[in-house]
Amino acid sequence: MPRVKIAAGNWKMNGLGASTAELDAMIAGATGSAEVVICPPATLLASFAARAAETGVKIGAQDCHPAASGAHTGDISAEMIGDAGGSHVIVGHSERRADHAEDDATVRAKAEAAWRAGLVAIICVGETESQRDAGDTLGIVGRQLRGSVPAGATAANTVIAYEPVWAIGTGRTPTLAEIAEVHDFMRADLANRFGTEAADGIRLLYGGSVKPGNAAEIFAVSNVDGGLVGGASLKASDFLPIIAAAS
Ligand SMILES: O=C[C@H](O)COP(=O)(O)O
Repeated sequence: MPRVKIAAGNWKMNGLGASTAELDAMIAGATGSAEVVICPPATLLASFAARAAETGVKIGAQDCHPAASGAHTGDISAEMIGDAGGSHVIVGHSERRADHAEDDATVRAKAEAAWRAGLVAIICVGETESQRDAGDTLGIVGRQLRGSVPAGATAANTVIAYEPVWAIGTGRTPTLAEIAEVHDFMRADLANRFGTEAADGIRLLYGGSVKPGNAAEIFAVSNVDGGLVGGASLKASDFLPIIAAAS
């Protein structure tokens, strides 16, 4: 079955109440076949989810704690995300891995928490520039995939995002051939672990300096099922063409 492409926006630590106008414009303009997921900061999760309810646009969070509740100041649980109206949660973003020392075991626990709460986990992997320069890209991505993606991953509960760390927010992207190499490798690695049928359904997103000008060519690459977009997902004028490219 063909995989429906996803245009996912990760707003990171951006967005205030006034940003609702951008969400409204995205909802109004997202008329294509792509699945659209917008992940605002936690402060906007409930209001965005209420606004996007009954539309085709889904709302996600950017992180969750592995536990359902408890003494974890500043954290939010997957259950809270679901309660706020979110359907997705990003886990293992490289900024979380770097800023909060999250390792693969932590990311795996967070993905399991997402499933426990009925959310789709968007699990991120990707190499640093020095790892790529050392020729270790596939080794790193393979290790992160095996360590971060729990047993039981399916097309319904998991999306995987390949985000080369050196491409995030830099305006630099891998060549299309380099993206294809990693995405083909990820598909094969998932097939080894979960079987071809399950692996074939799991959407594999590319993330890192996706813009209106390069989205179509990136989304046409083998085994690229859409994008996880940072900076260019903040404004409807940038994100709508990317959504269109995924449609
Ligand atoms: O989660 C999104 C990525 O980190 C990509 O960010 P960017 O599109 O600003 O490069």
